[in-house]
Amino acid sequence: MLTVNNIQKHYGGGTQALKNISLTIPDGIACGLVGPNGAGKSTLMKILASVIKDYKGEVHIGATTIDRKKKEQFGYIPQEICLEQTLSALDNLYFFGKLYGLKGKQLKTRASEVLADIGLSGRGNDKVITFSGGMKRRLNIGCALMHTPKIIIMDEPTIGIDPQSRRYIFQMIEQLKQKGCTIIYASHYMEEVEQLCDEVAFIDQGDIIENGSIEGLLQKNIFPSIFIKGINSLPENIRQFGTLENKDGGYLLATRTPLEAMEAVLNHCQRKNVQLEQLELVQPRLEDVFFSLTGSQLRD
Ligand SMILES: Nc1ncnc2c1ncn2[C@@H]1O[C@H](COP(=O)(O)OP(=O)(O)OP(=O)(O)O)[C@@H](O)[C@H]1O
Repeated sequence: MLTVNNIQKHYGGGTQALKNISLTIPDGIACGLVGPNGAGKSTLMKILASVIKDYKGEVHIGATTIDRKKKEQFGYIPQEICLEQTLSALDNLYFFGKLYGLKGKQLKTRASEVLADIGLSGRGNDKVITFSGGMKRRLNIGCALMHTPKIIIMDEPTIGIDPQSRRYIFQMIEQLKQKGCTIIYASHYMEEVEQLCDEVAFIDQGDIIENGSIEGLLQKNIFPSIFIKGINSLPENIRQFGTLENKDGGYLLATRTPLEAMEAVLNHCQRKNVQLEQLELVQPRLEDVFFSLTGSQLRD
């Protein structure tokens, strides 16, 4: 269990990047960190990874407070690509492996394993400068996995990459979870967090505004909706099912009882002989939860 207790971080010039963050992340899950630019996600990740050592509060792994001088407690994948471009993929992996104390046969074996995991087995001896953006991102991740960390922190690992690399990264995350690793995953892509993560923490202006299981947050914060198109005006008996808004030339009805509402729409159409263009159930998304909490879209 990773526990973050009352973390505060001030940068110079009066910027308070983190106000008072507390968070508990169970072992073996993927937790998404979601928030707009400047919310404080990278700062929190750097604190966890001991890249930033000057902060108030504490981070615990189980009952042990993390040692701010030791980076090897976590695998940290920074937002920026951090590779030596003129060296080969293997040499980059060796470099990071040595930083974490690996050597000899153990170093070589681990580098081959990691190279296979990131889908670059055939490219080990090629210089990084010849790699695509996605391949560099995968190698960037591989470097942070050389010491087989149990907690892996990924700061927006899929920015600007091709679909193949994205698929590899997703597969790797699934495999790491199966091996019992805990993943902390910052992203601007809500759909990635929905797909990959078990839990999510929304960060806004240096505070966690909500966190918990994705399913739980969806249920707690928003109702499903039905989308109705092809009726000019909705009768009162349908309006009373929930909250109505105009959308894409039709109506979006947020309701706790979507199936009953759909039945009422169909009955109305049958009675009035109206030909519906569209009637469908719209499942709530994480994006909607964020909007209901902050009143703004993540990528406004
Ligand atoms: N080295 C620094 N010196 C001063 N201020 C900083 C520094 N790094 C970050 N900040 C400020 O701290 C706040 C939080 O930044 P941070 O990078 O943690 O946000 P973020 O949520 O990761 O944003 P993004 O999604 O754009 O990466 C911002 O106001 C930012 O300008």
